[in-house]
Amino acid sequence: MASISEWYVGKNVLITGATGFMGRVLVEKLLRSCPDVNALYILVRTKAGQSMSERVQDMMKCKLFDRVREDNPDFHQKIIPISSELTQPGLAISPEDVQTLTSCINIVFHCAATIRFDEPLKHALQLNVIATLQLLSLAQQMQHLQAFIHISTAYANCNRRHIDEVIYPLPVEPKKLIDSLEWMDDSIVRDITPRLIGDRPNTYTYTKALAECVVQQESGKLNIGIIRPSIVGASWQEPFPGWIDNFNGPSGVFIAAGKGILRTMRASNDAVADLIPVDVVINLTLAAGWYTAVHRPKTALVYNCTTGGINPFHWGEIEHHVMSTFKRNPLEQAFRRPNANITSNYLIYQYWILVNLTTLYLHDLFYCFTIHTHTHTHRRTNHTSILTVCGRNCAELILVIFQTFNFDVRQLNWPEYIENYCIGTKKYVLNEDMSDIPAARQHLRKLRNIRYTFNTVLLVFIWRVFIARSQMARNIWYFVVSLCFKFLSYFRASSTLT
Ligand SMILES: CCCCCCCCCCCCCCCCCCCC(=O)SCCNC(=O)CCNC(=O)[C@H](O)C(C)(C)COP(=O)(O)OP(=O)(O)OC[C@H]1O[C@@H](n2cnc3c(N)ncnc32)[C@H](O)[C@@H]1OP(=O)(O)O
Ligand SMILES: NC(=O)C1=CN([C@@H]2O[C@H](COP(=O)(O)OP(=O)(O)OC[C@H]3O[C@@H](n4cnc5c(N)ncnc54)[C@H](OP(=O)(O)O)[C@@H]3O)[C@@H](O)[C@H]2O)C=CC1
Repeated sequence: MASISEWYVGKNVLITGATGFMGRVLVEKLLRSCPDVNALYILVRTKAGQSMSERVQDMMKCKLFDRVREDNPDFHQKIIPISSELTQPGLAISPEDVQTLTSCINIVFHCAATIRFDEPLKHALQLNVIATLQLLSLAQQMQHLQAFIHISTAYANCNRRHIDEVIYPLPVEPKKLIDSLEWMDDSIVRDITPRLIGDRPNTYTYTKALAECVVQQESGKLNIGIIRPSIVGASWQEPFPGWIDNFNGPSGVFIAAGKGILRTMRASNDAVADLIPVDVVINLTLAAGWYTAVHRPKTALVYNCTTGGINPFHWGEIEHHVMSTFKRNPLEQAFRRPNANITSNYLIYQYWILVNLTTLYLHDLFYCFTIHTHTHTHRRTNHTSILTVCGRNCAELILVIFQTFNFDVRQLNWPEYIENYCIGTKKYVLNEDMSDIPAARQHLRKLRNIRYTFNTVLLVFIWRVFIARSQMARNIWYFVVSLCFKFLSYFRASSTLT
């Protein structure tokens, strides 16, 4: 049997969502570990005033591609951008491009999605479900297609306590839902959204579950694999440790805590965090693509790609390592010293919110409203991983995989991973230089001195107010002061004697 890299030799790969976090890592890994892949066709839209080619050029300049660039400076020749807006009919792909794709593509990786939790249902449905349907329809026309890999999420079924590697049916027929929502006014859709999503927390998880169902229903003769990653974090090993380029999921939380803006979160310290490094997800995705193409399973194979079941790590432990890393490697211009904590106690949480909001307002007052960074940080995040996600297919695949596509998370050393993750947010998300760390440490010392001074002034102020009103407090105050004087004179006397 051919190895994974060998299988990709000469293959034409179609990728949606290639400009996103996971898509970029997928493109990089394919180019680096499967250098003889024929071409990567990537569906890209114009965005924020940038044309498709400008976006792709920018993407290839990214530091993520440094290793590939070193190995093959002409790697860009393998990337073929195809103009596409996934929310449009026919994915807005030109007839010529459809012709090209249907005649040459061997494997499809469908990564594109809206991952916003608060997306209006109609839009989430359009992108996460209808676009998936359209892509499947295009895939059905592909003459040489050997595998279709759909990226889902482990939280598509987060309303269940135990999640197996199967596609769970939904109470609603996805196509009927699409037809009904099409004619409905946005305000009506907004009103019925809570009823539709039921016990799922948001439109994201709901539409990802619908997408799984349509992938199953519309698979026809396609060989399908579904990857369900949990919370995707920075890279563990590849192309280098700590690669991260966005504020999604925990990354924004780490940064807010490192900057000293986020001081408390309501969550359970003992809940399993279920982070999964992005390179692990991508290695599994590529391995699943190869396995699906070679073994042609009769029904879609689902891979739960998580760490909680085999190498669990808890939010409390993450808090400890995040704080410790940012104290040793501070972020530049921190607002306060990093000192965040997770609590499940409502009253303690509310107390810290009050204290921290007061500090924020004082700070804003002090800087005359020049700092605008601390919205969103006290959103209640009661994310507790209470799911059991079963990953047998993943474990079986590990047995047949080689070092180049490592996704065996049993070897993951969490403290080291979290340290690299935090440093990754500093270097690649915030673009901060590691050589500035001494200055950042100096800044933290300054903040600590400000805090000590502020606390002392506050204490003295409170005492003064108190003393002015109570005889007993005055007596205590004089007693403490005279005790201090006695100690001082004792030490002075003993030092003159020796
Ligand atoms: C206490 C010490 C630390 C201890 C560690 C504890 C860590 C706990 C971490 C818990 C994290 C739990 C994460 C759970 C994840 C569940 C798993 C699901 C995984 C997946 O399958 S999908 C990936 C996850 N998806 C996301 O993370 C997307 C989340 N984002 C959103 O849903 C919305 O953007 C959000 C946050 C609701 C904000 O919406 P809104 O208020 O409407 O604001 P805007 O979107 O308009 O944005 C305003 C402004 O901010 C910028 N912004 C917003 N989000 C991002 C982002 N992710 N990255 C960068 N910038 C962002 C946006 O561009 C706007 O800027 P402008 O300049 O344009 O105004
Ligand atoms: N990140 C995570 O923690 C997890 C992610 N997942 C899944 O992994 C996949 C990738 O997620 P991730 O990389 O983090 O997400 P990103 O938001 O980083 O990337 C999303 C991609 O989808 C593309 N896209 C969005 N809307 C459109 C559109 N209308 N037309 C064309 N392309 C579009 C984006 O293109 P553009 O650059 O033009 O916006 C981008 O390339 C998703 O399916 C997600 O559900 C699953 C579990 C966890």
